[in-house]
Amino acid sequence: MMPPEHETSITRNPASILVASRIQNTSVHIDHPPNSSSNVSPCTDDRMPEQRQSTPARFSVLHESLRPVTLKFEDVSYSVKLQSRKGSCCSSLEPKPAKTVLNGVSGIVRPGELLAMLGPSGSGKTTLLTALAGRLPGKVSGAITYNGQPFSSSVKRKTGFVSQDDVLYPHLTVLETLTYAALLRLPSKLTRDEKIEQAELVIVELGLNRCQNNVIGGPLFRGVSGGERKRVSIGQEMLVNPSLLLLDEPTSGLDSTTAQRIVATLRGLARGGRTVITTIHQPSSRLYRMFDKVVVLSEGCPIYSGCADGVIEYFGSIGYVPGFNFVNPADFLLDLANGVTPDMKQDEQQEFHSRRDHHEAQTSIKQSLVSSYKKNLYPALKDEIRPRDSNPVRSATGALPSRSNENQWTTTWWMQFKVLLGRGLKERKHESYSGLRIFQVMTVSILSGLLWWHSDTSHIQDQVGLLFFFSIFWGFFPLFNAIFAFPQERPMLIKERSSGMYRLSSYYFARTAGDLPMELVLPTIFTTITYWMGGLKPSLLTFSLTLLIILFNVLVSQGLGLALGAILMDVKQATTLASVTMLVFLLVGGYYIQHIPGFIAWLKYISFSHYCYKLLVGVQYSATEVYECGSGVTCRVLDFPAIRYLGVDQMGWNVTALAVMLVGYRLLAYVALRLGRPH
Ligand SMILES: Nc1ncnc2c1ncn2[C@@H]1O[C@H](COP(=O)(O)OP(=O)(O)OP(=O)(O)O)[C@@H](O)[C@H]1O
Repeated sequence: MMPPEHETSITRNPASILVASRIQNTSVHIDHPPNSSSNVSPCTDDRMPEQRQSTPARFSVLHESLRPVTLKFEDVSYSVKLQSRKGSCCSSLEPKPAKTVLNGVSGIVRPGELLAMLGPSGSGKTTLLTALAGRLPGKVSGAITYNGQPFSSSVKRKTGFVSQDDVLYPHLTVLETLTYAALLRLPSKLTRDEKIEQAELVIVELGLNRCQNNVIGGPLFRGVSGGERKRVSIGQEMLVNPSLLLLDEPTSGLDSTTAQRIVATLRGLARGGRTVITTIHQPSSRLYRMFDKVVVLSEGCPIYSGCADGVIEYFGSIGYVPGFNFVNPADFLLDLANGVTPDMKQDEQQEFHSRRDHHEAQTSIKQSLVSSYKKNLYPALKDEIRPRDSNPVRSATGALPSRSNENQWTTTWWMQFKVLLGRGLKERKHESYSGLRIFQVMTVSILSGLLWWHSDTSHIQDQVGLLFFFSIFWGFFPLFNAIFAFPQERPMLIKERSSGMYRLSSYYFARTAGDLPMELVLPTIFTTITYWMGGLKPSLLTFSLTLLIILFNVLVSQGLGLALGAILMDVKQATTLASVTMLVFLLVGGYYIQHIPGFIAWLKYISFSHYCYKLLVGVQYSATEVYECGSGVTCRVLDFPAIRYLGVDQMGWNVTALAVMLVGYRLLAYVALRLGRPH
């Protein structure tokens, strides 16, 4: 169990105090309405934020919010359109049925408070939490305000959101994960060392010292434990000292001691002036006692919203008194949210589930609880959320202007690029420099070298075949590698972009630049081996030009792969489309078929392999070069049918076409990512 002195022991950490005072000096005070922190919370007896702020700066940044947020939500409702039945011939014409996920949920959470959302599985807790974090797609009706203002990018930067699934890079260690988060999220006024120091403080705070050098791990290899992963996710959000912290099931799957420790940390964070909201499945009574407020949902409808220690009194007042064996208020609340009353439990528990009418009975209990909430709790809550003399609260999707005049990004573009590049290189080094990939390329290059061993112009058909093989192999390979880039990183990109961690452009350039070294090294090794083994023109200039053309082709093909991945965001669909595309490029490239009918011959103009092949043939053979085309007869290489049909003049156009594709595909990938972003 977490000792009660836990919070104070951390705040006395000298390093914390040092960094805290530095950060306090550099932080920006924003949109803190005069009345927001003066609200006295009826559920907490701690000092209020303005009192805490007048205290000398001796708290760690982890325990002192500088920009308190009062979150109010009123009548929040949300519906989703369900998918129509597949296979039905008229499915697209049928109106899609809608499901109400949230129905008129209200509440208020002030700085210093920890609110827990309780309810059975599927009752709408995650949906409500996501709506409060401003991350729910679609229209949310009702009003959600942060210090009286609607959600804005300024609020986004003050909000920490920990999702149920921990989205973390598997190959980074705990320390690296938190350090990169600190470098990206803490303001550039702090030095690099101070940011790293801050990450170390969070590690101490969350008790992660023992595993700080362990990798996070993933589905294919073991890393830190589930509880440690969860704490790393929480740590990433704690780093930015969020004023509003929302967590989805932070204790699920954890033992009771670890769960207790996490909730104690959350309570400590709340007591530092933050507004903390968490969903929780089945809290023990020990955990329940740490909550200041609870919202209880039953099938999307609220049955309680208010102080955690007032639940027994409230439900008692409407006729639901917990039984004599009652120990945990959370069990009592969950039973009620499921339509199971304590008296029913005692008397009829045994046969309850076998009764035919149990479903109707449950539904009627739930309806009565929702009506009681509307009659007894909602009016007072409404007055608390919206004092009668205040301006009407606008709709969550309403039009109060965003007050986001502050600098949108905490770090510069260049800083973001550098950190993301370093992080990407570290995370993907196993993949990029994998022995398997090197083995694959080396094997194919040596095998090709042996197959084309010292070919010469007397076997012109074979030599041209080798050049075509270059263009196709180095079209396929980078294309299929690049397809995975964005779909694989999508959850991370959504998570980090939703918290406004970095610009899309810095991520995009870092991601593509990070892959370049290996993408260029492998074709260089391949070309060097195969070119000289295959007996192509023994000229350093021709070899260098051949290599440059192949690298150019690699970049174009990689761009197409990135674009397909970014547009479809689905590896299966993207690989299918890529294989069809490359098959078309293979056929129209000019090697297999030399007399393509005119109505379909245009396809070759969209094939980068075609331009690459033409350039390779063009630099390999000069106009005066001849080959033996019969016994004792020589012909000009450029008159060889396959080459003549290909046409190796106007090399500049081929280079231009590749350059346009190089820029075009990458631009397309960027635009697709931007349009597909979560907000
Ligand atoms: N986009 C969606 N499409 C269809 N159904 C949805 C969608 N979003 C939410 N739902 C449904 O809304 C209900 C509430 O979902 P939500 O995830 O908020 O519940 P929850 O209380 O967090 O559940 P759990 O505790 O099991 O995580 C569920 O029945 C879910 O299936």
